[in-house]
Amino acid sequence: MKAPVRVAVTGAAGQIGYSLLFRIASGEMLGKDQPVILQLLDLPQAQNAVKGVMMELEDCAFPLLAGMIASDDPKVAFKDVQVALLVGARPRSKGMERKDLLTANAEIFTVQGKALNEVADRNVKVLVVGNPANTNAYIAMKSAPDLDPKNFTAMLRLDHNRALSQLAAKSGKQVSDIEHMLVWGNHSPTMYADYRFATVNGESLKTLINDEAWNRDEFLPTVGKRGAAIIEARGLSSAASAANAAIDHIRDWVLGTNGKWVTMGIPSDGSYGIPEGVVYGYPVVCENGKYQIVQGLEIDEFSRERMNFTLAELEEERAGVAHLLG
Ligand SMILES: NC(=O)c1ccc[n+]([C@@H]2O[C@H](COP(=O)([O-])OP(=O)(O)OC[C@H]3O[C@@H](n4cnc5c(N)ncnc54)[C@H](O)[C@@H]3O)[C@@H](O)[C@H]2O)c1
Ligand SMILES: O=C(O)C[C@H](O)C(=O)O
Repeated sequence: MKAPVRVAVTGAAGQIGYSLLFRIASGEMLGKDQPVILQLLDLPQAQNAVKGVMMELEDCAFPLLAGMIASDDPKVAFKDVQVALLVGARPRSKGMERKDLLTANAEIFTVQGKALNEVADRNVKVLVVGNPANTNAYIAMKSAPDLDPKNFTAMLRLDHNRALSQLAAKSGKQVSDIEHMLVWGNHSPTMYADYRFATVNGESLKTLINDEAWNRDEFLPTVGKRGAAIIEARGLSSAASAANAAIDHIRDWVLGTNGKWVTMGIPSDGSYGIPEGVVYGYPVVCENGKYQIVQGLEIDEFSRERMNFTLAELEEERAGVAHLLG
């Protein structure tokens, strides 16, 4: 039997939490032979709801669930964790400006970054789901100077998966047959889903689709605005698909992608002309618990424009929280 892995989940009483925790406990994230200990963080007023979720987790009698704790203190919830899923965040409410949301969440992610810095396992893998995910990941990373910045990532996998499904539908192919698709930039409508390199059974997907107008006028807006479309339809933001993407992200990071490209929001190392440190969606492959950016892709004029557009938004968000980071 392997030693249990400690997994922190913040916002554990929320709707993504409810779709996420049961799948982690059943082994879908870290493997069917990997016991886990869940360390749940939520606000004081949500502790009762967290207790209810823990009762349901108990009632599943998951063989891999080796323990659970709940707390409203990040230093308790993050103690020795090897994986941290930062889901809890302040959503935008009526009358709030985007700037107010950035500032409110900047405070949360500063506190949580500092707590990770103090008490988490030194190799903790952090995935930020709470919006604005890229900038929140950047804030947490900057607040944790003793941890490897590479271990702070943001979730672009939902955009990646959304793009795959749209491409499969358009081309009449299976999602599982599509390789080498990627999403650049911010988890926001400015992201750039790029299928110029994608293949289906070795054939170029772009050639197969052969419809530039569809790419520009339908595909990119559909993927970019999918979150809003789901809110419009459900009255609530995406939850099960977001949890699924979080599982995909961590599973691939920990267990590897076997050479397959996936998209992760990661601190730039300067690749593709993106300034160092900006948390940006990149194509990566994962092996032995590490990710590597896919290098050498040609960037044409349209792509450069889109990559710069999403970068400009990230730079603006970064400037908006700079005063909080000292
Ligand atoms: N990156 C993505 O692809 C993606 C996709 C979907 C949703 N999201 C974002 O994920 C976040 C959570 O979504 P949800 O639907 O689960 O929201 P929700 O409102 O249902 O749940 C959020 C939970 O977080 C808790 N919380 C708030 N502040 C906290 C803090 N400081 N510490 C710990 N917990 C805290 C709340 O009490 C609540 O239980 C939102 O920011 C949402 O916009 C991101
Ligand atoms: O769009 C949102 O606000 C929720 C989430 O980020 C999503 O992409 O579904």
